[in-house]
Amino acid sequence: MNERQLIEYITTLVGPMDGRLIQGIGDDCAVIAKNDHEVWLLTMDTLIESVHFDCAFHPPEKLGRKAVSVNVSDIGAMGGKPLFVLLSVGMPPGFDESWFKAFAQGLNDACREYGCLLIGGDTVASPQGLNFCLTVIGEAAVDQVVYRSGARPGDVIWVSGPLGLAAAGLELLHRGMIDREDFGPLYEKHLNPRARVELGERLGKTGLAHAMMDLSDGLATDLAHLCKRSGVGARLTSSALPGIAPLDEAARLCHADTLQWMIGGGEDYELLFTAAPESENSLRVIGEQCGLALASVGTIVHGEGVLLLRQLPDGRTEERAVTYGGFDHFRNGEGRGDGGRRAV
Ligand SMILES: Nc1ncnc2c1ncn2[C@@H]1O[C@H](COP(=O)(O)OP(=O)(O)O)[C@@H](O)[C@H]1O
Ligand SMILES: Cc1ncc(C[n+]2csc(CCOP(=O)(O)OP(=O)(O)O)c2C)c(N)n1
Ligand SMILES: [Mg+2]
Repeated sequence: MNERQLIEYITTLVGPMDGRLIQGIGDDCAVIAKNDHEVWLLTMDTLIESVHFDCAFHPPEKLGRKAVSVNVSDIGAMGGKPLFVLLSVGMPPGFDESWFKAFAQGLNDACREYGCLLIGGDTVASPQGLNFCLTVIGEAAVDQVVYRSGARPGDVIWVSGPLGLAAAGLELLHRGMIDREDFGPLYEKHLNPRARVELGERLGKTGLAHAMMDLSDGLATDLAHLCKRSGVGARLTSSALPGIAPLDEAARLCHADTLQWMIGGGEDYELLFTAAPESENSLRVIGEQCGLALASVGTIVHGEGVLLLRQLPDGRTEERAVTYGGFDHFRNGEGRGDGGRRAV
């Protein structure tokens, strides 16, 4: 079973819906009615040593921040506002106290910056490495919530920022290429990504986004999820995918492929959303107000699956299916985190 099949299996066991549950398994957050006009948003994500982080190059303060960012990102992806955090900590016996204090400081600082509060958790020994699991509770007006299921044929596909940086940063750090100033944004995207919560909330409030999710497993996989839930297909234009200049140089040094990092690397934590073509100008203004350069990367079409269109040097257009070509914890039964190093 791969990650998706495992989640699909567990979904088949779930009993009849509770009347208050608006959205269960299958979106970035569960959505529960709070009252007639507001909802609670609930999400959980885990960081496991050697799968999600490597202590050899991950400073604890940045890891604490990342633990919060990857979680509040899912609240932003529903158009909501994060409020409360629960934290489970698993530490090996004899752990380094100063490491833990720095981690906790980073975590708490990030909570404050995103406007949320640590309200509880659990603390246990872990014989094999560190692990951290957060639950975040957020809120939204009921009509502000943006689901993965709202994409319509003709919609433009948008991303909130450059792609592939985290995968590049991770590869460079793994290879010990750690001291190039121009690669700073790449290292930082892996070590300390920033969640686009403000943008998500604005998109929810304005109603401009028809469907939305965050990019954790790479565009090829996450767009496939969004398409499946919306009953549509997608066409991506390779040349429209936003990057930054140092990516190509990093790819050359790592013998990697920039395009592969962009669509399959994962952990970008940018927002992926779809909107009507007429919304372009309003979206660009909102992006600027949030300090983000939004990029339109393709269109939603009738059908299913994700196609990547690439202009070849001889002028022909290559069409490649990239559906679910991103990160999967259990692809081929591997059960290990090797995202970004696999050909789609
Ligand atoms: N072990 C599990 N039990 C129940 N639901 C799960 C489990 N793992 C994941 N899910 C649900 O499946 C959906 C997809 O999960 P995931 O791919 O981790 O989403 P995300 O990228 O937003 O974190 C989410 O709705 C999540 O809550
Ligand atoms: C040491 C290390 N190896 C590999 C990776 C790459 N990696 C690990 S998990 C992941 C995908 C995102 O994590 P996941 O737990 O699937 O988040 P979710 O989709 O549930 O939000 C990636 C790209 C990493 N971050 N650190
Ligand atoms: Mg998850």
